Amino acid sequence: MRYGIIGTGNMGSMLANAFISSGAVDANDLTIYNRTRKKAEWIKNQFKEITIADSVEEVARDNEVIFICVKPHDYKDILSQCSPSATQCLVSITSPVSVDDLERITSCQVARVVPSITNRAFSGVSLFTYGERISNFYKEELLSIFSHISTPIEIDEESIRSASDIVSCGPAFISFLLENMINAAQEVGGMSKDKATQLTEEMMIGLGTLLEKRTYTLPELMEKVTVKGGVTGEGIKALEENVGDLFLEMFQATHNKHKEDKRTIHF
Ligand SMILES: NC(=O)C1=CN([C@@H]2O[C@H](COP(=O)(O)OP(=O)(O)OC[C@H]3O[C@@H](n4cnc5c(N)ncnc54)[C@H](O)[C@@H]3O)[C@@H](O)[C@H]2O)C=CC1
Ligand SMILES: O=C(O)[C@@H]1CCC=N1
Repeated sequence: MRYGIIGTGNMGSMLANAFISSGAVDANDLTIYNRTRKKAEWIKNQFKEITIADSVEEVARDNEVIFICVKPHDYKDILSQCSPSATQCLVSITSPVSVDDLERITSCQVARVVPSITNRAFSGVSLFTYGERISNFYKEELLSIFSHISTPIEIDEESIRSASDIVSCGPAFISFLLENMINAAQEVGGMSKDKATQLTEEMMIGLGTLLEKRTYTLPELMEKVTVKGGVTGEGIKALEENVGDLFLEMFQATHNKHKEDKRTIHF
């Protein structure tokens, strides 16, 4: 099976790197293309057997599975430069470009697989939505390669925004909150930023490992840590008083942006 990646920015390069280093895809079977060729060359410097294509058309001509890894508004431009056949499979990695959109404007088989930066560490989730025309052969193929780098989970169109907020945007949201915690530790506790960062990163690795081992659920974790009459309870009270509509507003903001993107992407 030959795979093509169009767009080797953050996600395209992450997928190329993770697929090859996890053993999911042989570098000889991967073709990449980026508008700025240098970005593709950085990847080829690490994996010499990769092919760099000279055009979108070339990627679409020579590969069976084609991932489009550009920003949502650039999908139209890519699709105007190629027309994969019914025996090929096109994959959107962005939530605003749905399988219905792709099926309407192409004659190939389609899927949407929204990855996460966590897949770089062969962990986290990839969100799968299949088009009507996709064969079991391609379903299994996509599941197989993404199982090497993630936990694939099927998701319907209605839930894609919230699911992607958790799985794909989540690492940025949580990092933002942790940065705030680190800054506050400096301000209130007089700790150096480096030390607070080190402690926070180690705590997160520990928390992730506990969750990975399914030792405790999130509510159980809270209960175990919160000693009756202790400090955690006081901290949680302060959080409860201040969290307000923080996450409602966050989800609202991403849903609004999603609707706006869908309204303004004209295929
Ligand atoms: N960054 C993330 O964590 C995630 C991103 N996504 C989706 O992945 C897509 C890409 O995101 P990023 O990689 O973060 O963006 P990026 O801006 O880092 O990468 C986009 C790449 O596409 C290239 N490009 C643009 N137009 C092109 C064209 N006509 N031909 C060839 N290459 C072209 C750019 O040079 C750039 O390297 C977006 O649609 C985003 O919604 C999905 C899940 C997670
Ligand atoms: O910020 C974005 O638009 C992309 C989509 C999912 C994660 N990052």
